Amino acid sequence: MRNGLTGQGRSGEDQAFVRMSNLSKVYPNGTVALNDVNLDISEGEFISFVGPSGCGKSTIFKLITGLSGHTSGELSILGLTPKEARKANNTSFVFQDHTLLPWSTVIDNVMLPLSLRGDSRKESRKEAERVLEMVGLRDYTKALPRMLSGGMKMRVSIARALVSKPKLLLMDEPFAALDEITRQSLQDELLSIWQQDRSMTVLFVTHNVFEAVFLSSRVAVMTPRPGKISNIVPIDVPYPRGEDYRTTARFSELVGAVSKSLNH
Ligand SMILES: Nc1ncnc2c1ncn2[C@@H]1O[C@H](COP(=O)(O)OP(=O)(O)OP(=O)(O)O)[C@@H](O)[C@H]1O
Repeated sequence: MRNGLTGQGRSGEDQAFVRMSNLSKVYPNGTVALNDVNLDISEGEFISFVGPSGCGKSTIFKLITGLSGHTSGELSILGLTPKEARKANNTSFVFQDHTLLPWSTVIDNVMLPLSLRGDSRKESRKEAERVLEMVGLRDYTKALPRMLSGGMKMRVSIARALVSKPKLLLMDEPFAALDEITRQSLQDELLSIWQQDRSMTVLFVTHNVFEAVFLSSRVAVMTPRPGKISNIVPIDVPYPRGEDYRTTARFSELVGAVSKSLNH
């Protein structure tokens, strides 16, 4: 894997899963949100983006999903443009706001992506039950969102993102609104789900350095606006990682290294 920072030495043959080369974004009002971002992400990586508010973390996601176009540079997802990748339909999202349909049951919410693409109800239901089991909500299929706690709603949201078996999962501060205990248990669950089948590539935005170091194989540290990647910290602790990892000396060292990078 290339170090992913410089973007130099591109041969075109070593295909990254996500490739950003000199990627820049200027919004129509003149705000320079990203300036020359260079990063290669390999298939099956779990990479977090940390940085000060407004440094362009969410903008990277908007560009990857094709919701917004980049101004210059290159962005490809397995060799496809963001718009082509969107049509290929193998990307899912989880946001801080769970965005569940309030009038639909848990199972209907989770089945939604499959129903929208025309899968049979029977097959969709089976898949939805499978992912609800993974997030520990198999017994809540008939509940309405308002009956659930914040953590449970987030679990439903994660289940809905996983139901279509995405190759790429984009998570934008998914646990930011949760209390610390719920947040840590969701981090444990997310990691345990991802560790079962490491083929899914996860891009995760967070303000929380502990969360980034716990989950990720690399942490991309961004500068204040206009956003650039100032450092990539490899998290050289093998998976599977369990909750004990949080109490190790290596975990503290890595949190220190990322925090130091953020303050430079
Ligand atoms: N549609 C838009 N038009 C103009 N400026 C925008 C637009 N969207 C975002 N910005 C600006 O671009 C910069 C980067 O925004 P972005 O939301 O990507 O940052 P962020 O790092 O995700 O922030 P936060 O951590 O606060 O969520 C900010 O200064 C923001 O105000």
